[in-house]
Amino acid sequence: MSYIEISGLAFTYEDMEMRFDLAVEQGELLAIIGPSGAGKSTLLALIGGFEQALAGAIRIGGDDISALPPAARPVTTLFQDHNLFAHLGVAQNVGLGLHPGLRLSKADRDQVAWALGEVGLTGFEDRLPGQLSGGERQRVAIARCILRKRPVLMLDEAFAALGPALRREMLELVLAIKARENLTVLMVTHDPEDARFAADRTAFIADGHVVLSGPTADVLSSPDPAIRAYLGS
Ligand SMILES: Nc1ncnc2c1ncn2[C@@H]1O[C@H](COP(=O)(O)OP(=O)(O)OP(=O)(O)O)[C@@H](O)[C@H]1O
Repeated sequence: MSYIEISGLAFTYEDMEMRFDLAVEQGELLAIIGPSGAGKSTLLALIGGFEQALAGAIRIGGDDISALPPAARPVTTLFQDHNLFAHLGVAQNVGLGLHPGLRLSKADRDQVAWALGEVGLTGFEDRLPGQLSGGERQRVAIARCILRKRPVLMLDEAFAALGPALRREMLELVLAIKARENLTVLMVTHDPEDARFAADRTAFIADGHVVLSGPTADVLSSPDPAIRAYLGS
């Protein structure tokens, strides 16, 4: 049995019917690629509990989490829009991942310090988001995600707005944190290069279905016409 098992997970938007089947092993980074509108973000939203599936099951570590509210699921999601509060310092922005009310205990503050250390921002506690670079702001957002100590990290086009060098740096950071914390990572990306660089395996999604998933090099070199059309080669 795989660590994450998604079976017959169904969802409909107007006339678009989706049905996902996917298996992910513990500790791997799976890239999710596919054309615009294929259902990549919807799949992550279903796993995160932000959308409710019409049928099917999501098992993580053997437990069916399909009926759990988002906060009770063993997953955390990093979006492209990091939603930092401009008037709050870095440590406070990260602390929001623990308590919306910002009443942090000593243990909570230690946890924030740990998360900032993980993303290389120790010493930045009191800076405002406006005093940070784009990459540093995304590091703050990563810290806020990992603070929740969930075993599954999902990235939804998280680094799409960053240039190539910075994107590579962020992927390296994610890989380092994944290794240290033994995370399982699902990464939706528009760029097959991200998959090539960081992903053990890749799933190609089209028309609301997983067309193929397997080792990244195999998927990217597959003769499947939909994959060839998507890659333009
Ligand atoms: N809130 C919504 N209401 C109605 N339809 C939606 C909504 N969100 C997504 N859809 C539709 O569901 C389908 C899948 O969208 P989704 O955003 O999951 O695709 P995607 O593969 O992530 O696309 P992209 O790469 O462009 O982000 C699309 O046809 C889209 O138009």
